[in-house]
Amino acid sequence: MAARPNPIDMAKYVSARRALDYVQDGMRIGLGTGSTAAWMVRALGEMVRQDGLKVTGVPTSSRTAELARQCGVPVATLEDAKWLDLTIDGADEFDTDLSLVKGGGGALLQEKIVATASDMMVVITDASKQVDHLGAFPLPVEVIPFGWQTTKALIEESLIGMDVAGRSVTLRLNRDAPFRTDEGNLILDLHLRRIGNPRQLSLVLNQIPGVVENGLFLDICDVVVVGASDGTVEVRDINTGTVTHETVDIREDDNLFVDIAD
Ligand SMILES: O=C(CO)[C@H](O)[C@H](O)COP(=O)(O)O
Repeated sequence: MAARPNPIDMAKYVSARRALDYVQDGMRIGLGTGSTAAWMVRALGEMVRQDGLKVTGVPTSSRTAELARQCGVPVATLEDAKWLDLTIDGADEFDTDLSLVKGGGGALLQEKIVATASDMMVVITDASKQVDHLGAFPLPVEVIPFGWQTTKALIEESLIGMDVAGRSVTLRLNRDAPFRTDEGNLILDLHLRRIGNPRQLSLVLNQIPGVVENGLFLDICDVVVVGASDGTVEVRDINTGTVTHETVDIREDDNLFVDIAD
């Protein structure tokens, strides 16, 4: 018997379902990472298994790759797929320009490579992630382990001249040990509170030796689907400049709420 999802999961689920309207047979699709993206992977798996949809998924993390396989979504590497039709992923923050902060789950590097290699990026989210200015969510920066304290000091120094409201930088931990990305790198979280000039910050950070990538996604996202717990979505399209409000048709045969394992 399908359990009724809690309101948070419902909002994630409807945004994921609506984003899958962009999927067509034969597409190569970037599969994002995180709890919202996981709903999308499960729903995509249903479309593959129940409707015979033929797609190839390119996962943005080992976690997503495992989930995709469990759900029956055929997976390939970006090396094999080369270029993608669409990427669907979550975000930690988005603003009115559809600029994003990502990397709360630590997968920002693969996420940015995959989204950039896609004709279209659709972000699935809920209204709690919407901000006037990016920066309330700590900005993740992936750095290589070699000399990371020096890299951290250089980042702190670079923040002195920046239009930001906070400047503390912390090493992300997984319990008591440093968090490791799929590439074996570390994450530094920048507690900036408000980022006045995201473009400048992104350029400055990526010039520091030891920095691999930062979590600012600028001019990458095309559409944000904002899900709500009442089953409605707001769809913002930066290319057409449109904002539409819709009710998502939840499938009668939807088994997604059975045995949810996040
Ligand atoms: O960037 C990410 C992972 O690196 C996620 O997309 C982001 O953290 C949002 O996750 P969730 O959907 O669980 O809130």
